[in-house]
Amino acid sequence: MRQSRLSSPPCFLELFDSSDEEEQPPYHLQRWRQIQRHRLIDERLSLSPEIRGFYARQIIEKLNQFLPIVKDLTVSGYWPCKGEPDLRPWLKSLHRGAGRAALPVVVAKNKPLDFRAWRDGDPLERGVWNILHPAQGSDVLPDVIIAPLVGFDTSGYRLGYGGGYFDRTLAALENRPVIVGVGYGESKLRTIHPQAYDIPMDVVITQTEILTFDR
Ligand SMILES: Nc1nc2c(c(=O)[nH]1)N(C=O)[C@@H](CNc1ccc(C(=O)N[C@@H](CCC(=O)O)C(=O)O)cc1)CN2
Ligand SMILES: Nc1ncnc2c1ncn2[C@@H]1O[C@H](COP(=O)(O)OP(=O)(O)OP(=O)(O)O)[C@@H](O)[C@H]1O
Repeated sequence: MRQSRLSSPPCFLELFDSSDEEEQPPYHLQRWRQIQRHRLIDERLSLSPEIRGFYARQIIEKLNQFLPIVKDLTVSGYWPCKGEPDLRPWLKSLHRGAGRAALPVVVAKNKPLDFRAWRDGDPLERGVWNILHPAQGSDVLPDVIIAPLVGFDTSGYRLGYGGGYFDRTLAALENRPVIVGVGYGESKLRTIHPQAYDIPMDVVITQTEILTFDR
């Protein structure tokens, strides 16, 4: 009998980069998350700009309620894209309470984010997906990270744009900042089927509710 009939079929797995093999969720879950992302982004983009603006103002009211700005508090926000609630008016107001605003910067694909101090009027440049971030300025370590949500679940897990940037960033930080997820109530899911690398949030704020999760 020829050897080839007894041996296992060839396995080419070693040809793939397995450096973060453990971090990869099963393929069907990746597909499910992508379908949810597309659905949730399409849904929020179908809301009129007026409704989104109204929701953003309600979210800002809740942020002020939950997070009174104390002196020297550094808060990372985001430059809105794809229909995310626009919290820039709130971010701009932080320094009035002697707080500081920062914005996330994708420095390299699949690497943790940097956070750069930002004040209204600072020069900006375009990064990944043309999202604006401060062109220069010092890197800071936020006390609070406002994480924009594509989706969230009832245990406080976040669905973002699929780059894994926030999870990588939090995994690399020694002192964990407070994570406040922000999005529309319509993006609530029963579960995002969290994986070992998904880091849950402390709070989720939508136009209708403030959900806190005890860790
Ligand atoms: N306004 C805003 N700024 C932000 C974020 C955010 O969520 N919102 N981020 C929060 O993290 C970072 C950018 N996040 C990104 C996440 C994924 C991809 C991306 O290229 N996604 C791939 C799909 C990946 C996959 O499914 O495998 C793509 O669309 O092709 C780009 C940026 C930093 N800045
Ligand atoms: N700590 C980590 N180390 C290495 N890879 C990670 C880590 N966290 C997440 N990833 C990888 O990132 C990929 C995308 O993760 P996930 O689907 O949770 O993205 P997301 O939270 O929606 O994206 P984002 O934070 O960029 O908005 C995962 O398939 C996983 O392989």
